[in-house]
Amino acid sequence: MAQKVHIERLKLTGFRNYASQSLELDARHVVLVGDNGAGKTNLMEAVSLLSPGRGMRRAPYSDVIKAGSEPASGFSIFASLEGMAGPVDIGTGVDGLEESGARKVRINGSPARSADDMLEHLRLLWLTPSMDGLFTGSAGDRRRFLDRLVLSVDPAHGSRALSYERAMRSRNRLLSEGRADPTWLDGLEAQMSELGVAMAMARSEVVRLLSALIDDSQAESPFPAASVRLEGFLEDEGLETASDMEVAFIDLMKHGRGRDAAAGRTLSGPHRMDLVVHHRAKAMPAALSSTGEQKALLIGIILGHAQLVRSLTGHAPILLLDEVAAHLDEGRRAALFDLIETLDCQAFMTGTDAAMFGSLGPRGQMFEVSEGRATPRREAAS
Ligand SMILES: Nc1ncnc2c1ncn2[C@@H]1O[C@H](COP(=O)(O)OP(=O)(O)OP(=O)(O)O)[C@@H](O)[C@H]1O
Repeated sequence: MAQKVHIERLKLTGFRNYASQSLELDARHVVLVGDNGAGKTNLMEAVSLLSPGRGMRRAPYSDVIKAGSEPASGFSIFASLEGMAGPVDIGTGVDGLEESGARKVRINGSPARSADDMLEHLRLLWLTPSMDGLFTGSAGDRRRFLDRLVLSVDPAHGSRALSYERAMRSRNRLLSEGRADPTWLDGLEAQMSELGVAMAMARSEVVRLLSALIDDSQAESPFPAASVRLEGFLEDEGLETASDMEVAFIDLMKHGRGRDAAAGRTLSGPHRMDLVVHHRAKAMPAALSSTGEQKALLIGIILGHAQLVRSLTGHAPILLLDEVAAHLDEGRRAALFDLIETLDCQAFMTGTDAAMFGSLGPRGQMFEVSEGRATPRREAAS
């Protein structure tokens, strides 16, 4: 049986309201308790930067560097963990504001080839209050959410999506400048179709596996089952294979050049896909569900996905659940704790009231957070 993936030591320097903070952790869940504005989410955000991208707040690095620090200083996050390939040290940060465009990543002391290398050691999934409007918000936010799910089972997805974006930006530029050499466009469109179809297929596969998993676990889960599907890219064409899809997408782009030139952007493609979620039992779009039901649906999706990551990689992801416990009644909260235990995930959870985590008992490691300091809480929550 593989060791549980978990962070054992975490050190933040110059990050948000943390001047310098070290935490010694064990394989239990990490509970961060404190008043509003204490620094609970900041600490979780630091953990989220142990994955590629801008972390769970998607903040520019200039925002996360501790305010009031010397202009030349940056921030750093260091974690020692029991990772997917054994013990590993991961460090990340920026040296100063002037360099805040590029985040450095070091693995076991050596510079990583790219931030994607962190995915060899841990997978992270998060649920934050800013995701509350996911079902009613923009398709772009849902795509980003979906892409993070895909990335956690398919590490190549990030660089594929980035290359697709780059090729699409070049195509848009060429078309709007009106100097589109057809041979150049042919080349860009061929590249876009190969990358775009691979991207769309990776998304479809994850949605398919997630749906199957939700089907299987529906009966035991205290969270309402969601039905998830994708729309917005070639879904009505009945195309079976990747090469059929590539041909169809090339055709779509070729015939859409005039329309896209007028619009100044590419109007069809996997960058327009949307994740459509329904509340199964109520046979109703998730966007029409109550706020509490939407939260519960999201929790169900994240837990289902955690199970998927575990079954595909052999290792459970680390979960970051910001302000989740407070939204659940006692029974669902206890069920959530039990589920993440069964999944063998290390979970970071926040709340303003220690009593909310009472049913976690000794399975939780609790820290009191106040003004950018986290201190272990000795007594068990009452
Ligand atoms: N770059 C920064 N430098 C210093 N302090 C910062 C920086 N960015 C944010 N903060 C401070 O961090 C605090 C917010 O911390 P955080 O979001 O972690 O709160 P929280 O404990 O999760 O609270 P809540 O329960 O309200 O969500 C605020 O006081 C904010 O001013």
